[in-house]
Amino acid sequence: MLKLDAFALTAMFQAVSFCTFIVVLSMGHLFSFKKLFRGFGYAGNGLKAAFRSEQNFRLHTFAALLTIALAFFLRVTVYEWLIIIICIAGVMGAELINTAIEKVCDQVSTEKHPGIQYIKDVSAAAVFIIAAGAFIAGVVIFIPRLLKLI
Ligand SMILES: Nc1ncnc2c1ncn2[C@@H]1O[C@H](COP(=O)(O)OP(=O)(O)OP(=O)(O)O)[C@@H](O)[C@H]1O
Repeated sequence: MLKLDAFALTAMFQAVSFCTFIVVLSMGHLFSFKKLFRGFGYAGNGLKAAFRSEQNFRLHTFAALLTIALAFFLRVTVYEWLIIIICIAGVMGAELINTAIEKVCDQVSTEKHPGIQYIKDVSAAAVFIIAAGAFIAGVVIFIPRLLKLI
């Protein structure tokens, strides 16, 4: 109980310090909430555009929703939730970066080029590695629980 109170106090102190820091920065015109929220808007536009145009991103979104539903159903622990969230964010973030790299390549040249092929293949490989790691984490977390249900 005492430990939790100390934790709560530390968290509150950090939150107040952070808010004070932001207020001081914004007073000195070094931080703008308008800019921050505009940035959220741009990110939202990017998400919508990727969802509309990228099949792989739609697939990852569907897999993420399925994983979250399964995690609720199987009542995973807090630490398992953390791993699941990091995996989902990692895979979807990597997919978006891969898409952005592909678009930059296509802007540079639409013609076949070994350099572009290398960049696109390495970028795709990065997504594959992160997705494979997430898949293995999912197997380790979910399979024992699913086996118990049988
Ligand atoms: N300009 C190019 N020059 C050489 N190879 C290319 C070029 N464009 C694509 N490739 C090859 O084709 C593969 C697929 O590229 P592409 O841009 O179609 O990616 P994708 O994953 O199919 O993405 P999307 O379907 O979202 O456009 C690349 O990994 C690369 O090997």
